[in-house]
Amino acid sequence: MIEAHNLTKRYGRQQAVDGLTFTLRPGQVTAFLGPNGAGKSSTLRMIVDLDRPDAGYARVGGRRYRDLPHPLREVGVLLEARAAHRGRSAVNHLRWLARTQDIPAARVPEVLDLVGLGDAARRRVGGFSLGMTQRLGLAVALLGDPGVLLLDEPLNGLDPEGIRWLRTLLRDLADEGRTVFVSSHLMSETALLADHLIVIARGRLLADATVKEFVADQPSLEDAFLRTLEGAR
Ligand SMILES: Nc1ncnc2c1ncn2[C@@H]1O[C@H](COP(=O)(O)OP(=O)(O)OP(=O)(O)O)[C@@H](O)[C@H]1O
Repeated sequence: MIEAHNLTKRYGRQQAVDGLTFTLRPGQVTAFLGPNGAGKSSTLRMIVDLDRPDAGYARVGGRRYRDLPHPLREVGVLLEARAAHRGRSAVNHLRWLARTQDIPAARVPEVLDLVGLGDAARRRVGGFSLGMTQRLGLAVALLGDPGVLLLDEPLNGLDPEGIRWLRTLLRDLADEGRTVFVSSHLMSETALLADHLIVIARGRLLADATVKEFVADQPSLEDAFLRTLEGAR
Protein backbone atom coordinates (compact mmCIF):
# COMPACT_ATOMS: atom_id res chain seq x y z
CA MET A 1 0.00 0.00 0.00
CA ILE A 2 1.10 3.57 -0.71
CA GLU A 3 -0.38 6.51 1.15
CA ALA A 4 0.13 10.18 0.39
CA HIS A 5 -1.35 12.62 2.83
CA ASN A 6 -1.48 16.34 2.04
CA LEU A 7 1.82 15.96 0.17
CA THR A 8 3.09 19.42 -0.71
CA LYS A 9 6.26 20.66 -2.41
CA ARG A 10 7.37 24.01 -3.71
CA TYR A 11 10.53 24.66 -5.73
CA GLY A 12 11.22 28.39 -5.42
CA ARG A 13 8.05 30.03 -6.72
CA GLN A 14 6.84 26.85 -8.42
CA GLN A 15 4.17 24.92 -6.54
CA ALA A 16 5.05 21.44 -7.81
CA VAL A 17 2.75 19.38 -5.54
CA ASP A 18 -0.19 20.93 -3.75
CA GLY A 19 -1.86 19.00 -0.93
CA LEU A 20 -2.07 15.59 -2.62
CA THR A 21 -3.87 12.86 -0.71
CA PHE A 22 -4.46 9.36 -2.04
CA THR A 23 -4.16 5.70 -1.06
CA LEU A 24 -3.11 2.97 -3.47
CA ARG A 25 -4.15 -0.56 -2.72
CA PRO A 26 -2.36 -3.82 -3.41
CA GLY A 27 -3.47 -6.08 -6.24
CA GLN A 28 -3.99 -3.21 -8.66
CA VAL A 29 -2.09 -1.38 -11.35
CA THR A 30 -2.66 2.33 -10.74
CA ALA A 31 -1.67 4.79 -13.44
CA PHE A 32 -0.43 8.24 -12.50
CA LEU A 33 -1.56 10.74 -15.13
CA GLY A 34 -1.03 14.45 -15.56
CA PRO A 35 0.30 16.89 -18.16
CA ASN A 36 4.00 17.86 -18.34
CA GLY A 37 5.03 19.55 -15.13
CA ALA A 38 1.95 18.35 -13.22
CA GLY A 39 4.06 17.09 -10.32
CA LYS A 40 4.13 13.33 -10.96
CA SER A 41 7.90 12.85 -10.68
CA SER A 42 8.06 15.20 -7.70
CA THR A 43 5.39 13.10 -5.97
CA LEU A 44 7.23 9.85 -6.72
CA ARG A 45 10.50 11.38 -5.49
CA MET A 46 8.88 12.36 -2.20
CA ILE A 47 7.43 8.87 -1.73
CA VAL A 48 10.95 7.42 -1.89
CA ASP A 49 12.56 10.21 0.11
CA LEU A 50 14.62 11.70 -2.73
CA ASP A 51 12.89 14.97 -1.90
CA ARG A 52 11.51 16.26 1.40
CA PRO A 53 7.89 17.48 1.35
CA ASP A 54 7.25 21.00 2.66
CA ALA A 55 4.09 19.60 4.26
CA GLY A 56 2.33 16.26 4.47
CA TYR A 57 3.88 12.82 4.23
CA ALA A 58 3.99 9.62 2.23
CA ARG A 59 4.06 6.08 3.57
CA VAL A 60 4.80 2.75 1.99
CA GLY A 61 3.29 -0.27 3.73
CA GLY A 62 2.50 1.98 6.70
CA ARG A 63 6.04 3.31 7.13
CA ARG A 64 8.02 6.25 5.82
CA TYR A 65 10.55 5.21 3.20
CA ARG A 66 13.48 6.33 5.33
CA ASP A 67 12.36 3.96 8.11
CA LEU A 68 12.44 0.87 5.87
CA PRO A 69 15.45 -1.28 6.83
CA HIS A 70 15.89 -2.74 3.32
CA PRO A 71 14.12 -0.32 0.96
CA LEU A 72 14.87 -2.28 -2.24
CA ARG A 73 13.17 -5.31 -0.74
CA GLU A 74 9.99 -3.35 -0.08
CA VAL A 75 9.78 -0.75 -2.85
CA GLY A 76 11.02 -1.19 -6.41
CA VAL A 77 11.69 2.15 -8.06
CA LEU A 78 12.26 3.16 -11.67
CA LEU A 79 12.82 6.91 -11.67
CA GLU A 80 16.00 7.72 -13.56
CA ALA A 81 16.55 4.97 -16.07
CA ARG A 82 20.07 6.24 -16.82
CA ALA A 83 21.25 5.99 -13.22
CA ALA A 84 23.50 2.93 -13.75
CA HIS A 85 27.28 3.40 -14.02
CA ARG A 86 27.94 3.39 -17.78
CA GLY A 87 31.19 1.42 -17.61
CA ARG A 88 29.70 -1.44 -15.61
CA SER A 89 28.05 -4.52 -17.04
CA ALA A 90 24.37 -5.10 -16.24
CA VAL A 91 25.20 -8.12 -14.11
CA ASN A 92 27.84 -6.25 -12.09
CA HIS A 93 25.52 -3.31 -11.53
CA LEU A 94 22.83 -5.62 -10.16
CA ARG A 95 25.29 -7.67 -8.08
CA TRP A 96 26.57 -4.49 -6.47
CA LEU A 97 23.02 -3.34 -5.64
CA ALA A 98 22.11 -6.80 -4.33
CA ARG A 99 25.12 -6.74 -1.98
CA THR A 100 24.15 -3.37 -0.52
CA GLN A 101 20.65 -4.66 0.34
CA ASP A 102 21.40 -8.21 1.54
CA ILE A 103 19.70 -9.67 -1.53
CA PRO A 104 21.05 -13.12 -2.56
CA ALA A 105 23.30 -12.95 -5.67
CA ALA A 106 21.19 -15.77 -7.18
CA ARG A 107 18.40 -13.23 -7.68
CA VAL A 108 20.53 -11.33 -10.26
CA PRO A 109 20.31 -13.82 -13.16
CA GLU A 110 16.64 -14.35 -12.30
CA VAL A 111 15.74 -10.68 -12.78
CA LEU A 112 17.94 -10.37 -15.87
CA ASP A 113 15.96 -13.21 -17.45
CA LEU A 114 12.68 -11.74 -16.21
CA VAL A 115 13.34 -8.44 -18.04
CA GLY A 116 14.76 -10.12 -21.15
CA LEU A 117 18.39 -9.06 -20.63
CA GLY A 118 19.81 -12.53 -20.02
CA ASP A 119 21.91 -12.41 -23.18
CA ALA A 120 23.13 -8.85 -22.56
CA ALA A 121 24.10 -9.45 -18.93
CA ARG A 122 27.84 -8.95 -19.50
CA ARG A 123 27.59 -5.98 -21.85
CA ARG A 124 28.50 -2.50 -20.68
CA VAL A 125 25.45 -0.51 -19.64
CA GLY A 126 26.81 2.53 -21.53
CA GLY A 127 26.18 0.73 -24.83
CA PHE A 128 22.56 -0.14 -24.08
CA SER A 129 19.66 1.16 -26.21
CA LEU A 130 16.92 3.18 -24.53
CA GLY A 131 14.67 0.10 -24.34
CA MET A 132 17.46 -2.00 -22.82
CA THR A 133 18.16 0.76 -20.30
CA GLN A 134 14.47 0.75 -19.32
CA ARG A 135 14.64 -3.02 -18.92
CA LEU A 136 17.71 -2.70 -16.70
CA GLY A 137 15.85 -0.09 -14.64
CA LEU A 138 13.02 -2.59 -14.24
CA ALA A 139 15.50 -5.29 -13.22
CA VAL A 140 16.74 -2.96 -10.48
CA ALA A 141 13.17 -2.27 -9.37
CA LEU A 142 12.38 -6.01 -9.24
CA LEU A 143 15.68 -7.09 -7.68
CA GLY A 144 14.45 -7.17 -4.08
CA ASP A 145 11.12 -8.85 -5.04
CA PRO A 146 9.28 -5.86 -3.52
CA GLY A 147 5.58 -5.65 -2.71
CA VAL A 148 5.39 -2.09 -4.05
CA LEU A 149 6.55 -0.84 -7.46
CA LEU A 150 6.88 2.83 -8.45
CA LEU A 151 7.66 3.23 -12.13
CA ASP A 152 8.06 6.63 -13.79
CA GLU A 153 7.20 6.29 -17.49
CA PRO A 154 8.41 2.68 -17.81
CA LEU A 155 6.93 2.31 -21.32
CA ASN A 156 9.26 4.94 -22.79
CA GLY A 157 11.68 3.48 -25.26
CA LEU A 158 10.06 0.05 -25.39
CA ASP A 159 9.08 -1.38 -28.77
CA PRO A 160 5.55 -2.81 -29.30
CA GLU A 161 6.65 -6.26 -28.19
CA GLY A 162 8.31 -4.73 -25.12
CA ILE A 163 5.17 -2.75 -24.28
CA ARG A 164 3.04 -5.87 -24.47
CA TRP A 165 5.58 -7.78 -22.39
CA LEU A 166 5.63 -5.06 -19.72
CA ARG A 167 1.84 -4.88 -19.64
CA THR A 168 1.65 -8.62 -18.92
CA LEU A 169 4.43 -8.41 -16.35
CA LEU A 170 2.77 -5.56 -14.43
CA ARG A 171 -0.57 -7.37 -14.51
CA ASP A 172 1.07 -10.53 -13.11
CA LEU A 173 2.84 -8.53 -10.40
CA ALA A 174 -0.44 -6.90 -9.37
CA ASP A 175 -2.24 -10.26 -9.44
CA GLU A 176 0.39 -11.55 -7.02
CA GLY A 177 -0.87 -8.90 -4.59
CA ARG A 178 1.65 -6.12 -5.23
CA THR A 179 0.91 -2.41 -5.38
CA VAL A 180 1.93 -1.13 -8.82
CA PHE A 181 2.06 2.64 -9.54
CA VAL A 182 3.00 3.70 -13.06
CA SER A 183 3.22 7.18 -14.56
CA SER A 184 2.63 7.55 -18.28
CA HIS A 185 1.63 9.97 -21.02
CA LEU A 186 0.47 7.13 -23.28
CA MET A 187 -3.29 7.11 -22.91
CA SER A 188 -4.20 4.11 -25.04
CA GLU A 189 -1.49 2.01 -23.35
CA THR A 190 -2.65 3.19 -19.95
CA ALA A 191 -6.23 2.18 -20.75
CA LEU A 192 -4.98 -1.36 -21.41
CA LEU A 193 -2.62 -1.43 -18.45
CA ALA A 194 -4.33 0.13 -15.46
CA ASP A 195 -7.22 -0.71 -13.15
CA HIS A 196 -7.17 2.55 -11.29
CA LEU A 197 -6.10 6.15 -11.99
CA ILE A 198 -4.71 9.07 -10.07
CA VAL A 199 -4.94 12.20 -12.23
CA ILE A 200 -3.23 15.43 -11.22
CA ALA A 201 -2.59 18.85 -12.72
CA ARG A 202 -0.63 21.73 -11.17
CA GLY A 203 0.14 19.44 -8.27
CA ARG A 204 -3.51 18.94 -7.39
CA LEU A 205 -5.68 15.84 -7.44
CA LEU A 206 -8.25 15.87 -10.24
CA ALA A 207 -9.39 12.25 -10.12
CA ASP A 208 -8.94 9.12 -8.04
CA ALA A 209 -11.10 6.53 -9.77
CA THR A 210 -11.19 3.24 -11.61
CA VAL A 211 -10.42 3.49 -15.33
CA LYS A 212 -14.02 2.47 -16.02
CA GLU A 213 -15.47 5.17 -13.76
CA PHE A 214 -13.14 7.81 -15.18
CA VAL A 215 -13.82 7.05 -18.84
CA ALA A 216 -17.58 6.65 -18.17
CA ASP A 217 -19.43 7.86 -21.27
CA GLN A 218 -16.37 9.34 -23.03
CA PRO A 219 -15.14 7.61 -26.21
CA SER A 220 -11.67 6.92 -24.77
CA LEU A 221 -9.36 7.51 -21.83
CA GLU A 222 -7.65 10.24 -23.84
CA ASP A 223 -10.96 12.08 -24.28
CA ALA A 224 -11.83 11.71 -20.61
CA PHE A 225 -8.36 12.90 -19.60
CA LEU A 226 -8.35 15.98 -21.85
CA ARG A 227 -11.86 16.87 -20.79
CA THR A 228 -10.90 16.62 -17.13
CA LEU A 229 -7.93 18.93 -17.72
CA GLU A 230 -10.14 21.45 -19.54
CA GLY A 231 -12.64 21.33 -16.71
CA ALA A 232 -9.88 22.12 -14.21
CA ARG A 233 -8.62 25.25 -16.04
N1 LIG B 1 14.44 20.01 -8.67
C1 LIG B 1 13.59 20.95 -9.12
N2 LIG B 1 13.89 22.26 -9.06
C2 LIG B 1 13.03 23.19 -9.50
N3 LIG B 1 11.83 22.93 -10.02
C3 LIG B 1 11.47 21.65 -10.12
C4 LIG B 1 12.31 20.59 -9.69
N4 LIG B 1 11.67 19.40 -9.91
C5 LIG B 1 10.48 19.73 -10.47
N5 LIG B 1 10.36 21.07 -10.60
C6 LIG B 1 9.18 21.77 -11.12
O1 LIG B 1 8.04 21.25 -10.48
C7 LIG B 1 6.97 21.09 -11.39
C8 LIG B 1 6.53 19.64 -11.43
O2 LIG B 1 7.54 18.87 -12.09
P1 LIG B 1 7.51 17.28 -12.21
O3 LIG B 1 8.79 16.87 -12.86
O4 LIG B 1 7.19 16.69 -10.88
O5 LIG B 1 6.28 17.06 -13.20
P2 LIG B 1 5.86 15.77 -14.02
O6 LIG B 1 4.39 15.64 -13.85
O7 LIG B 1 6.69 14.60 -13.65
O8 LIG B 1 6.18 16.25 -15.51
P3 LIG B 1 6.58 15.41 -16.84
O9 LIG B 1 5.36 14.69 -17.26
O10 LIG B 1 6.93 16.51 -17.79
O11 LIG B 1 7.73 14.53 -16.50
C9 LIG B 1 7.46 21.62 -12.73
O12 LIG B 1 7.06 22.96 -12.86
C10 LIG B 1 8.97 21.52 -12.60
O13 LIG B 1 9.59 22.51 -13.39
